[in-house]
Amino acid sequence: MESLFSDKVNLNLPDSNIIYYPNFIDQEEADGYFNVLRKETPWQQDDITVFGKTYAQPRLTALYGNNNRPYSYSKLVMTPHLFTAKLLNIKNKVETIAGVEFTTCLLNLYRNGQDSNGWHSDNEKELGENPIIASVTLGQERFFHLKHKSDKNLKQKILLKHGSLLLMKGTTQKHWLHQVPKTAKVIDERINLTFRIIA
Ligand SMILES: O=C(O)CCC(=O)C(=O)O
Ligand SMILES: [Fe+2]
Repeated sequence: MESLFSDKVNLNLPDSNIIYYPNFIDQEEADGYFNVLRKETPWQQDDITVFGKTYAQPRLTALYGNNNRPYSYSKLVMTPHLFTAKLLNIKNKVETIAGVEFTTCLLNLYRNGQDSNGWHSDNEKELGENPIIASVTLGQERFFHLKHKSDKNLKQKILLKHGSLLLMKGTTQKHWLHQVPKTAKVIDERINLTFRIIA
């Protein structure tokens, strides 16, 4: 049956393959996941070093995995916790759509509008060539910005809503940067889960 609302939006940006599923998890189920993950995750705040300067990361994070492979970025090495049953539920659901098996999930907690994630690509060596990244949003919706690395005219903003999934694959990380900017608005907490494959 045809749905009144679109369940799958291809961003159609050059040099990339990015698909947005606004209604990936229904509201009530997504509320449940948010509450459990907010409470039960061992959130940590790490320092990162960028261009020789050290900062406290402007968000809290936690790393989960089904192997012991550490994940490193910005000179920070994270060792994974073992997946919980709740995270495995979400992981299975994501894998049904993505068509791959993920090894690792990085959780981000944006506590308010001052928490953010600066311009970057998920292009660490351990993710391999053309990595697939599946990003789930729970809680407060936040803008996700994309900009092309060489063509300065190419940029896009997308509002990531509660219960949504954003899939980035193909050459997306090679050619595009993304960020979750700060906002001056008074807003609620957002949890983001990014599933990755670390070989
Ligand atoms: O919070 C988001 O939507 C993006 C997170 C992200 O880009 C990352 O963890 O690499
Ligand atoms: Fe990212």
